[in-house]
Amino acid sequence: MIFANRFFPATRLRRMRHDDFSRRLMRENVLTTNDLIYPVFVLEGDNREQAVNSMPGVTRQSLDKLLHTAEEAVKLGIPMLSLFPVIESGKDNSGAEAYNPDGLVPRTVRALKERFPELGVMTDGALDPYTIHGQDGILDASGYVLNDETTEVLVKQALCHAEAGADVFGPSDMMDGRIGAIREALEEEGFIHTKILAYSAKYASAFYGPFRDAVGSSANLGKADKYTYQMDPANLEEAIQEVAMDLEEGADMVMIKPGMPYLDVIRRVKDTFRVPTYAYQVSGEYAMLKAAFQNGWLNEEKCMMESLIAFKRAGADGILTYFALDAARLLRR
Ligand SMILES: NCc1[nH]cc(CCC(=O)O)c1CC(=O)O
Ligand SMILES: [Mg+2]
Repeated sequence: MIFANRFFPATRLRRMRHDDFSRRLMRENVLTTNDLIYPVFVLEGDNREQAVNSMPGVTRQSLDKLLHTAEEAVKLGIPMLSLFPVIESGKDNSGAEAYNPDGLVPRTVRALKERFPELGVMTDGALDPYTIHGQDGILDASGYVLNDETTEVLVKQALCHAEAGADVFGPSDMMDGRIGAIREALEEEGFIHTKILAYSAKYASAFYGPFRDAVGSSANLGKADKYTYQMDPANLEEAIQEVAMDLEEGADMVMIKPGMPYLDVIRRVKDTFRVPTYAYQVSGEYAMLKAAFQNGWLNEEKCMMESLIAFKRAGADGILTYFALDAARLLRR
């Protein structure tokens, strides 16, 4: 047995890790610029740019500035932007501003599609930027977010955005049945190419905090929460049911949100349905990484790329990430 001992173990995984060429040859997942969706915040007016304190490096921009950002995204080859409005006036209890054809989102979509027809433009389906209370829907007297009444408004919002030229509508509200209602309305009105990226498994997460600062809904929301419509972070099986329903109702793509704390959900969804599946690396994930980078506690480029490849390994086809521009620049080098 001296012979066996001398050659033990015959399989040494470190052999393939020894050289750069063999590491490259056996690499299982690759991140490309085609995997990135860039979320942006748009403001009314001209020549305005505001920092979001809890998201270093992220700003709210008026359209003129946003067009420059979009141009950079196009040059880098980023396939799509996801548009979030900062509504400074016109909030009410009905969310009617959400389907104003002359509102901030439709105007921005028109301008983006005119300048950059090849750039995908996705809009967000939810009422929180437009409501006084910061909830994603219409409230009853007790403060409960009404499902079907909210869905009716979301349908109007979807048609309004599609009319303006939005390529993808992304309902992020978690009402039951809204994908079916939106799909039916889009078909009826002839918007046969409008895609739906359903925020299917959206958890009631505290990692959305910085985003609510960015769109200015956190103060309005106050101590209220979204537990009666967004999912319990403890649940996995329920996510499968949510995704199944949205696909059945006509979603083209599904999303899991947040991202890094929910990689198991992405994997299960991808393995179960094998449909285009996206992850949202949300504001709080960005904020915590960025804070560590700024303190010199983590290596910015390496940790950013590691956090993104993790989504690909988990089975995501793409990632909504505030790092999209930085990652695309790095990938071009
Ligand atoms: N419908 C609202 C919406 N759309 C996207 C996000 C969060 C995105 C992020 O944190 O980056 C939220 C916040 C929420 O549900 O309260
Ligand atoms: Mg659902």
